[in-house]
Amino acid sequence: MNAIKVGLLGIGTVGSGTFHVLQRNQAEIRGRAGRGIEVSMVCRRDVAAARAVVGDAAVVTADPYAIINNPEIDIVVETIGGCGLARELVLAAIAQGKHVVTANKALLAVHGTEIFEAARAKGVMVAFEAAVAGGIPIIKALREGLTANRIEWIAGIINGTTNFILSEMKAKGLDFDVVLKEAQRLGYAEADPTFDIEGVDAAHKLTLMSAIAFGVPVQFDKAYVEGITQLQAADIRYAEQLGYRIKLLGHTRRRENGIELRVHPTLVPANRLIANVEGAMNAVLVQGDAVGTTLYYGKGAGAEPTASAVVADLVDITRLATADPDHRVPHLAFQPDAISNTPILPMEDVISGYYLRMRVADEAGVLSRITTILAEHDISIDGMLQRESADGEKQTDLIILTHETVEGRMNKALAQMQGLPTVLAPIVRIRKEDLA
Ligand SMILES: NC(=O)c1ccc[n+]([C@@H]2O[C@H](COP(=O)([O-])OP(=O)(O)OC[C@H]3O[C@@H](n4cnc5c(N)ncnc54)[C@H](O)[C@@H]3O)[C@@H](O)[C@H]2O)c1
Ligand SMILES: N[C@@H](CCO)C(=O)O
Ligand code: NA
Repeated sequence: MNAIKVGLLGIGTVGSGTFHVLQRNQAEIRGRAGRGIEVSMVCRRDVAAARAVVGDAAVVTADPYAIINNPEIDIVVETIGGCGLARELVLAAIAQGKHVVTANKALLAVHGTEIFEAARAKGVMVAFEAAVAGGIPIIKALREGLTANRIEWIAGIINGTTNFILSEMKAKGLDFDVVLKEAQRLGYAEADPTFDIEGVDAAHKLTLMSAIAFGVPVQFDKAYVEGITQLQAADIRYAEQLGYRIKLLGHTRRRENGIELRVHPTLVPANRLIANVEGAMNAVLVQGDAVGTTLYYGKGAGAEPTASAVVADLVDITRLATADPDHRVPHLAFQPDAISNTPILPMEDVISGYYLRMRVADEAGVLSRITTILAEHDISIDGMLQRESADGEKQTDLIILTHETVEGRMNKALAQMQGLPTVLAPIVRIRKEDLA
């Protein structure tokens, strides 16, 4: 059979990686897919740069529509990024009856409902393994490997840049700003790292996993997103003393009244495997009622790790291209008529443990006033640490760990504690998960 023909929209890091992996492993890929997969056209505004990557092996163009409107192209790979042009091009490719592979989590987390509906109506596939945790086959695991399960929760380190920063802050005792500069110098963080450090990139990925796990639409606008920019070296140190690591965790969980969907710095017990994921690596924990807890670990970014996922999607599409659309794996794991409207819970209704750090006056009665407020809100204390104050010092750091409680209740208790004259600075609050 003739090779299936692929057009690459954008040939930067991921696009180049995809081209090289397809070239290098073509024999294996043909053996698995049943036919060859060939990049026949690539698009990049800088045509000479694209030519430098593909040589004479593919036609190079600066016009994306030269690919989208080419009847010989079967699959379009979108690795341009962003939500504007990429959305337009993906919808245009679908309208032309082409299957789409994309690494673009921002696009799907925000416009997924529109894009998946357009693909369903046209009977084409939109595959996005590369969009979540790069080379780790987590979409495959959730959509196919775990279909027997009622998924209970997912917790993941799904942004390499921030995990690198947190690892360095812990190892070297440095503050956030210092390590960010280092991450940029090493090329881990982008020149504009906002989406990474503010938690947005992780929330895009979590939104996609949550939709697939629980059979709900992609709803990035309902996600709670908090990054690591406010995190202080002192909290990483205190957490360590209490037996915890702080990770930027994406967490989605089924509750009786809805689904939690949240990204924020989180204390995780230091003896959990996921707490020991260091540097730019990614890891995702999935809890299913039948399988128990499973853990997926690997590279969430980089040219070839991400290309590994793009090419796997190309193989899947090649295998299924001639199948009746109803016999393919549904985009969001559940059939479109089985997608539910279970609500995403507001943060006030989320249940979590907490780490609280307060700067307090070092005098009699302070601790008892604080514990009284917690008791009045039915919040149970799990552990405590008081920094030894140096001779003559009149204030100290008090750190309290609590058992699980509802966030709204914690907010009320925090407001009261903050109002105490003996609490001398804004209270630091970090959520805590046992992930058991
Ligand atoms: N880099 C990674 O490790 C990684 C991992 C997972 C997912 N992703 C996602 O993959 C996508 C691409 O990321 P990347 O790191 O390869 O980006 P990149 O900046 O290296 O590549 C983007 C490419 O698109 C081209 N491009 C931009 N606008 C264009 C236009 N109007 N017409 C033609 N070409 C245009 C650029 O010239 C460049 O070649 C993004 O959605 C990103 O979030 C990246
Ligand atoms: N900026 C992302 C790249 C992969 O999506 C990260 O740091 O993980
Ligand atoms: Na993946």
